[in-house]
Amino acid sequence: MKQVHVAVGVVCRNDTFFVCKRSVEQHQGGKWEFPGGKVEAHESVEEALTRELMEEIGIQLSSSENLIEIAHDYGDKRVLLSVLIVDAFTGEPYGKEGQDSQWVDLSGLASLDFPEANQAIIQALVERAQS
Ligand SMILES: Nc1nc2c([nH]c(=O)n2[C@@H]2O[C@H](COP(=O)(O)OP(=O)(O)OP(=O)(O)O)[C@@H](O)[C@H]2O)c(=O)[nH]1
Ligand SMILES: [Mg+2]
Repeated sequence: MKQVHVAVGVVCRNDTFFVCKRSVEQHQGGKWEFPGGKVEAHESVEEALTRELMEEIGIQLSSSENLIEIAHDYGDKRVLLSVLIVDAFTGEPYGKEGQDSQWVDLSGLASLDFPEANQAIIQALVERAQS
């Protein structure tokens, strides 16, 4: 099975994180996610994320840093998540595609239903907060 490369953005402000709900028709539908999407052939990860953040939540990325890369096999799909922290952006994020969204702190993140691969993202955020 081919691996899908995905750019994922952890948009943060004042120790809170912007998350969206995946629509029920999507892979891992109904779960929460960090906004993002597939990296197209001609794109870098940051270019893909810049495009996806504008499409999905209406913000312009100003700067990002790498957090973690996670390879995960869902059985029906294999993904490589390149996860970037986005701590500078312009505009106010909202669910531009009509999706539910919210700002949550780290303890709030831990109580939301995310796709399995996201456990490693939350773990990385916990470690980052402790360092
Ligand atoms: N955006 C996003 N995708 C995630 C996360 N965690 C995770 O396992 N994925 C998986 O990454 C894959 C690709 O993401 P996506 O569905 O957002 O891709 P996309 O925006 O290009 O949209 P599309 O599915 O409409 O083509 C999905 O299989 C999804 O289940 C996450 O936190 N955010
Ligand atoms: Mg997406």
